[in-house]
Amino acid sequence: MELIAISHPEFIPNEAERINALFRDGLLRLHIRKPGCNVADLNRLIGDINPDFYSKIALHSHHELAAQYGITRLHFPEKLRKETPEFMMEKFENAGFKLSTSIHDIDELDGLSKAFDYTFFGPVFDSISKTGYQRAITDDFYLEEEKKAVKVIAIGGIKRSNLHMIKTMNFDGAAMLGAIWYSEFHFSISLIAGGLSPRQLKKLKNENLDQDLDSAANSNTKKIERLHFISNQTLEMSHLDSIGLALQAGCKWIQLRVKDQPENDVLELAHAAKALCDSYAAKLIINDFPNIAKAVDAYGLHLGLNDMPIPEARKIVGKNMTIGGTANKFEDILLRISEGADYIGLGPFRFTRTKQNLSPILGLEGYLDLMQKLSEQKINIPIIAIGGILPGDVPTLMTTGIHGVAMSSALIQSQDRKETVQKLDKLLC
Ligand SMILES: Cc1ncc(COP(=O)(O)OP(=O)(O)O)c(N)n1
Ligand SMILES: Cc1nc(C(=O)O)sc1CCOP(=O)(O)O
Ligand SMILES: [Mg+2]
Repeated sequence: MELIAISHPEFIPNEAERINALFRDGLLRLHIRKPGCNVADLNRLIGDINPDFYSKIALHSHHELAAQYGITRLHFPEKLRKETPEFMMEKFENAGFKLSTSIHDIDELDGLSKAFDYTFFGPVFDSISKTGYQRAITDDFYLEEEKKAVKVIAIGGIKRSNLHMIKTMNFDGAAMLGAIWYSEFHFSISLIAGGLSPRQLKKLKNENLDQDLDSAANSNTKKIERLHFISNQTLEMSHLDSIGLALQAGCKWIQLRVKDQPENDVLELAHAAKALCDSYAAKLIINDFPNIAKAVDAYGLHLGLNDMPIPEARKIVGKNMTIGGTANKFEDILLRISEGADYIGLGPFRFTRTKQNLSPILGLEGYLDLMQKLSEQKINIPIIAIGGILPGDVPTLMTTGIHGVAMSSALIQSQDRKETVQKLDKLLC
């Protein structure tokens, strides 16, 4: 049975990297469908996709871009098909293009041009991505072989748990959108990108999709502390001073976060911070700089959404280093998992002067909502809340299911840092 992915309908962050990851994980076909998109944006996206995968891409619009990239698959959405004369389809076919289309009424199979390699038909289940878009068939639907003028690919609401029904209904394949970009199946693919074992990967490619893939996410053996200190400098205090104070207070997880300084200076600071952390048996995490994390043999590396993508950094720092990724939205969390992050820094909780260009503030409501979504989808990855967090926020924040908190200013400004860290350690266990 053919499994086809449909792109997210909008342009989304790091999209080309996410698409490359899907292909690397064994995806055989991607339809790029961006209704109403502008040609320059589409051109940019395709240009960022690894050319090795162009032969696996089908374009839903702006077919004029195909030749430029050597893309040989063109999709004709229903409206475009109806506007395109049959002889044009044959011309495309004769020129070596593989064509596909979409129908929404199964009887339309009858009049369909033989120039098409396959057609999508749906929605076969209630759509995941389009709320209220209800299924066109019932569970007892069966597609007779003789009705199939061309191969028929089921679309709409398809996810891991109903894939077996697609086979029973005698479809030739399934196309997925919502399940990849909005929920469950995406997470399965994420797990592949995040390092499924060859056995699990083989099973998945054999379409035996009902195994409990979520357990693979929980096999994370890298220990993530619950209290993270983020270094800072003020007129009175250097980064190393702030780290020294946090270590004396009992923090065991220190992130060196240096902004606006040349990389060589950060490297020097990182060497000193590593020696300091070692002397307290604390773990050092380097923010933003994979090469520095590697050079000083740090325990970990933290990367934001605008930093180097985690898979690229992983090639630099190796598989054993802990890598954290920042997230602000549910999609970011899924992206971070798909990139193989070991933990997620989720924020900001509230406004803070420690970081500039903050993402939208989440507040308690935001954490409740995101943690609820993760729990519903049985996604289990350590979540570290960050941004303006005060010790008094911790009891309530912990009720949302987060793993721990990251703090900078509140710890430094605390009257009795040691007592604060002791209290936090109790609240966080
Ligand atoms: C634990 C933790 N979470 C989030 C961040 C923020 O990282 P990023 O988005 O890259 O922003 P900068 O810290 O680099 O300004 C973090 N550092 N740590
Ligand atoms: C480094 C950082 N990242 C954030 C994010 O929201 O991604 S907030 C933040 C600052 C954390 O320091 P403080 O505890 O002083 O607010
Ligand atoms: Mg960063």
